[in-house]
Amino acid sequence: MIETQIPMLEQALEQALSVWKVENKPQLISITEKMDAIDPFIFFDRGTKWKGKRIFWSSSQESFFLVGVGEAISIDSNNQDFLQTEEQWKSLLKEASIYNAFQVPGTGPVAFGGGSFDPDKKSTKLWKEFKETQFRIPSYLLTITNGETYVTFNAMVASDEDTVSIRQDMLLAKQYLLAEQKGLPAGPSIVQKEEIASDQWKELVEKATNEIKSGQAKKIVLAREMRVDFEEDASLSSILYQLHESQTNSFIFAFENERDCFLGASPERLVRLQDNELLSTCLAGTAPRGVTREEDEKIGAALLADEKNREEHDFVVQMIRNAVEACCEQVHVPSDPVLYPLRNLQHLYTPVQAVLKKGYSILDVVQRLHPTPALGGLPREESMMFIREFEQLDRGWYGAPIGWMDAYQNGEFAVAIRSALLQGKSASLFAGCGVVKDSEPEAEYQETMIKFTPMLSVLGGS
Ligand SMILES: C=C(O[C@H]1C=CC=C(C(=O)O)[C@@H]1O)C(=O)O
Repeated sequence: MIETQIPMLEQALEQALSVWKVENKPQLISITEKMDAIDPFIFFDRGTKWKGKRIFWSSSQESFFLVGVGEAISIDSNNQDFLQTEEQWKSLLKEASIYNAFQVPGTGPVAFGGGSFDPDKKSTKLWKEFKETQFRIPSYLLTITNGETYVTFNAMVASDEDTVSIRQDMLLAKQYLLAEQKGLPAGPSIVQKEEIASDQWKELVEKATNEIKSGQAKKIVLAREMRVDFEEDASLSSILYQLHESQTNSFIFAFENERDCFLGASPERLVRLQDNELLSTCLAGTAPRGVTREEDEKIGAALLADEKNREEHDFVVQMIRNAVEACCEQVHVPSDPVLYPLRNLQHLYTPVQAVLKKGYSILDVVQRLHPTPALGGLPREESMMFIREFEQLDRGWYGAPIGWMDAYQNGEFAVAIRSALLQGKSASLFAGCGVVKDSEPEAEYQETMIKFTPMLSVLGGS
C-alpha cells in the first residue's frame, strides 16, 4: 500500500511547491487510498498520540464513519459566520493537490467542525477551548462507507523543507495508526453528579410560558446542565463505542480540543447534501418509550395525537420549509409527522427533501437553518433574546450545527444535542426542551432528565 502512495505523494508535493512559489501561500495536499477493513474505534484510540486533535462522526443508519487525527489546517473564526468559512474552504481547495481516484462522499479533503449556539451570548471559561466557528481538516482521515474503507492523508506545504517532514510523517503515522491493537480501554464511571440550578430552571419554564401566553413568542427552547465527576480521565474511544452501540438512529460525534472534547449522540439531522439532493429533518415533540410493545405503541399514538407536541413540531416544519424553499427547488414535505423511536424516548419526525439550486452550498443551508425552533424557538429573534437574557447556561456548541463537508459538495450536519463537554475528570451534560403555552415545568424537567440518559449511561452513571 505504502509503495503505491509514494509516487502520488511526490507528485502532490511537486505540484504544491510550484504553486507555493508563485502564490507564496501554503498549499494543501491530499492523498486518498483504499484499504482493508479498519476498526474506527481502535483507529480513534490509536490517535491518542495526537491527543487534542481528534474528530469522530458516525451515522448509525448508514454505517458511515469519519475518524480524523491530527490537524493539517483549521478554518476558525471568532465571529460565527458559516459563509466566511465557506469562502476560506473554497480558497483552500482552489489549487490544492488532490489525489483521490474514488471521489466517494466523505473521502479526500474533509472539513469537520461546528460552532457555538449563539455568538451574541457572552461565553464563559467553560468553553474556552472552542472557537465561535471551527473546522478542522485532519492530517489522517479514516472513512468507512458502503462497506469500503479509505484513508486520506492531508498536509500543508509551505516550503521545500516541509516536504522532508511530510514524507516521514505520512509513513510513520500510517504504520502507527494501522498497527494491530487489542480492545479498547475501560469506560469511565461517575463518582459524583450535580444538577445545576434545577429549581430555577423550572421557574424559568414558567416564566417562558407566561411570556408565550402574553403573545411575546410562540415557542422557547430552554436547556440546562448537569455536571459529573469521574475517578480518572474518561476514555473517549470507549465512550464513543458505547454511544454507537446503544444509540440507534443517531449521529455520534466528537470534536477534541486539547484536553476538552465535545461529544454526543444526536438523533437530529440538520441537513444532508449528496449529489445536490438535500434532506433536512424536523424533530420536535417528545414522549418516553413504553416498557412493553403495547405500552410503547399506546404512548406513540398519544404523541402523534397530542396537540401541544404537534404544535411544537409544526413550528419547526414551517420554519425549515421556508428556509429550504429559499435555496432549493422540488421541495417535498409530508403533511403529517411520523414517530422516530430512540432507545430512551420517541420523537415526532418530518423529513424535508429538496434539490439544492445552483450556486448554493451546504453551509448556505446551515446558515439559514440554524437555530431551528427545535433549539431556539419561534419567532427566532424573540426566543433567542429570551434565552440569551434568562437561561443560566453557557450552551457553547450544544444545540449548534456540527458536521462535515467534502471537496465535492457533499456533507452532513447534525444539531449537537444529547451531548456533553468532557474535561478530563469531569463533564458537563446538556439537555433542553421546547416550551409552548401549555408546558408544565415538572413535565419539562422530567423530559430533560430522559434526554440526559443516553450520555449519562455511557459515562458510567445510571
Ligand atoms: C433541545 C433538545 O431536544 C430538541 C430536539 C427534539 C425534541 C425536542 C423537544 O421535544 O422538546 C427539542 O426541541 C435536547 O435534546 O436537548
